Amino acid sequence: MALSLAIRDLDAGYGAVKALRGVSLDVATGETVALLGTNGNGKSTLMKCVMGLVRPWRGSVTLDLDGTTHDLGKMSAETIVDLGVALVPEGRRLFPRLTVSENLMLGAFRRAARRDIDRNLAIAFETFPVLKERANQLAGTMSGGQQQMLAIARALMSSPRLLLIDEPSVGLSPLLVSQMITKIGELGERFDLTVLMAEQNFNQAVRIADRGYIIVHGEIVVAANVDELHGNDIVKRLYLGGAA
Ligand SMILES: Nc1ncnc2c1ncn2[C@@H]1O[C@H](COP(=O)(O)OP(=O)(O)OP(=O)(O)O)[C@@H](O)[C@H]1O
Repeated sequence: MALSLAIRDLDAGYGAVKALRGVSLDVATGETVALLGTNGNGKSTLMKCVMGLVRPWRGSVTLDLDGTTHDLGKMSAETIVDLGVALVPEGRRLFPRLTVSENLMLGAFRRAARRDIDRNLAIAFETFPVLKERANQLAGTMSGGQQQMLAIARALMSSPRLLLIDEPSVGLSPLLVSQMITKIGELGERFDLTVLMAEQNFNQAVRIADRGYIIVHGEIVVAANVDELHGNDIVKRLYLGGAA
């Protein structure tokens, strides 16, 4: 299955707030792409535009699947899920008073995904064994790291081809961040997933990414392979001590 996400000249925002300014970004089959930036620079807004939750003001968001182009900027989130796109939202957005199993089932709410429940549940439990052990525990009583695992596993329940992960490191200790990022890297490889991950943690994100985009005040200021990012002057200024 050939897949490519193409964002072109995208402006979007909220009321008077323009959160994205002329953003262009590509993700191709099998890639793990990092969208890097600190708080409030537009990462979540970009993820929401791909998911049909925020509408483009200008420009386009398209997904090409085996030669057929879909205009995500005009589609509902439900239809976008059906195309094989899933979002792990910032802050997990779990149902704290439902069990781990019940949260997972909510990820399989589309008809197509219901057929694959057993297979996807097996993948989720194999990837995150603690979720199997705690299947009947209330999600809200789990640790931050476990909740992040559950949020990712819930997204996997919809059989995605393109997984959008918004700031998986938020609220986790450095050790857990490292483990979580490693897990996401493994997921991409093992299940042939294409991944777009928004992260503040540059050093962790580039461990698993093929390419990265740096977003500042809603604009992409650097787009490069991970090898090139390390030597980039803007990256050095933003992440290695200079003023942001
Ligand atoms: N619902 C909203 N209403 C109004 N402004 C918003 C809303 N959501 C985000 N913004 C603004 O849009 C800009 C980009 O926010 P966005 O959440 O996309 O950034 P981010 O890089 O994901 O940061 P964070 O990690 O804090 O979510 C910010 O100025 C933010 O205040």
